[in-house]
Amino acid sequence: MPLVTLKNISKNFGETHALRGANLETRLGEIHAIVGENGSGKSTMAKIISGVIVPDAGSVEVLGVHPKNPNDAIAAGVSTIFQEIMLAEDLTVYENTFAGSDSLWTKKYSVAEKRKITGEILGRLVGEPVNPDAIVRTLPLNIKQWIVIARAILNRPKVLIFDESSAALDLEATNRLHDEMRKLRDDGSCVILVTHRIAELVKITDSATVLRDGETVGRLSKEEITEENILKMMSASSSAEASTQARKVISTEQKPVLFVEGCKVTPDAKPFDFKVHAGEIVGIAGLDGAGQTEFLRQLSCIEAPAAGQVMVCDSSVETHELASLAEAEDAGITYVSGDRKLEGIFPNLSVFENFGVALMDRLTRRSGVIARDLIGAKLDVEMERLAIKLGHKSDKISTLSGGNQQKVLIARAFARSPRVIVLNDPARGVDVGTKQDLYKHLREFASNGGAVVYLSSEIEEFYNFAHRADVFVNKTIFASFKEQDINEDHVLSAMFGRTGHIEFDAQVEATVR
Ligand SMILES: Nc1ncnc2c1ncn2[C@@H]1O[C@H](COP(=O)(O)OP(=O)(O)OP(=O)(O)O)[C@@H](O)[C@H]1O
Repeated sequence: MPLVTLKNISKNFGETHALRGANLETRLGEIHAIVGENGSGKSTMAKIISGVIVPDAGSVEVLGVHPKNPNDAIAAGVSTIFQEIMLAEDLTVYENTFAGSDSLWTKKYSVAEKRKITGEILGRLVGEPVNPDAIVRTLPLNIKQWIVIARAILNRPKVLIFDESSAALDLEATNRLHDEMRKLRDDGSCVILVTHRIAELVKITDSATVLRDGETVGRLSKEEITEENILKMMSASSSAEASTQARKVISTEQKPVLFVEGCKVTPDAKPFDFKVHAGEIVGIAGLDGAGQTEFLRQLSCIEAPAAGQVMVCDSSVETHELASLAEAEDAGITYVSGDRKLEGIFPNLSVFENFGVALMDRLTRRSGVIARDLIGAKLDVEMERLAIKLGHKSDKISTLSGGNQQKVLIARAFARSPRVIVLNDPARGVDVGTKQDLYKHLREFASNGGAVVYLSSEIEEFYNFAHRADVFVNKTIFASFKEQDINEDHVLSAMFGRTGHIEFDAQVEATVR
């Protein structure tokens, strides 16, 4: 019996046709994916199943009901984990985990029970103890993501929807999440997964619905879920071709454009050296908390390292220290944040304003008047280059799909004509076709003399792309791999601090520190 049936669904937001006669059908005991390019209507579909959005046309049946609001869907057994992490930051972990579980008149559990259950469930999900009394604001992004997941699975839902919810989790954590999904499926629930992670799709989903521009273009069975099939169906124009494009050979003989010697991410960490040359793409990997995120911020001078000085080379001879963020920006170092919501966008401002904010210092006329025409022209160029999908530039950025918001941030970084671009997991929530485009633009940027430092939580992103991958363990660079040695075996083993089966060949300069 189908659990969720969407027939001929349409939904418009003003002039935007988010869904146009789309269909979906899922059954008990399956993990079903909804895939499609950024802006193809996946989140809108997830919100319709959850009763958050009522479609303009078509019929929705979820577990025998026709949800008109979130309460209808929840009562029927639907639980949803949305793309944005929604938590009461000033409340405790257990209060957030149980938010929405108590009705106005009845309380199912005492406070002591809630704390105990929260400790148990989060301990299992996170893989280490989490204090149920901690205030959420003080916790890192990945723990916050787990709290949202814990809240959603607490009552063992019949339909559990993940809308890009593994995006903030690292590889090991994603595996734990997959175990949890399989357990729910085997217990008879249906898991609906919205994801751009192809490896994840191929690995754990039983079937998939593919959307293109708001229409369902096909339903794939497990055997049919391959990267090639998905890319082909998602977009008539997408191709996996870009990933096989050759990397340019770079010279590491020259002085690096950005470097730091004796860098300590935290006072008690082991020091390491880091450098990136013009034309070079350096991948940064590590499990959550291994120090890679802090390092990226330190390299971009957003924060100071505990030891070591970030240096920039202006020309082939001149090097100087970067003492502040302003100096780093003047030297052409640009940082793209991975935490879009917290430090990337101004949700109440338009796309134009969010893009223009980074250019105002350069594109303001002497009279103090902002050169809107010049900013607009730059935005046009970047919108076309990155295929940013939006209604009007004056629309609030928060009305854009998640992936398109991310593209605006990347566009903003490119528009500053940087020399070094430091990206913190930029492809999170970005569709496969756009990822390929992003790699292409970054390769072009590097071939024109730019340097790229690229942190990713997906190892696959480095293949055929990075010249070098540095792996963080315990707040230091534990291993570095040259391009031909960047593969899952090597990087994964290093991420777990293992080197046992890796044969390090001095000739290819893979180094373990
Ligand atoms: N509240 C809203 N107001 C205006 N437009 C909206 C709103 N919600 C969604 N849209 C638009 O509807 C379209 C589909 O958006 P949706 O978020 O469903 O896409 P998606 O496939 O989930 O994308 P992504 O992969 O980037 O998350 C997009 O063009 C988006 O800008």
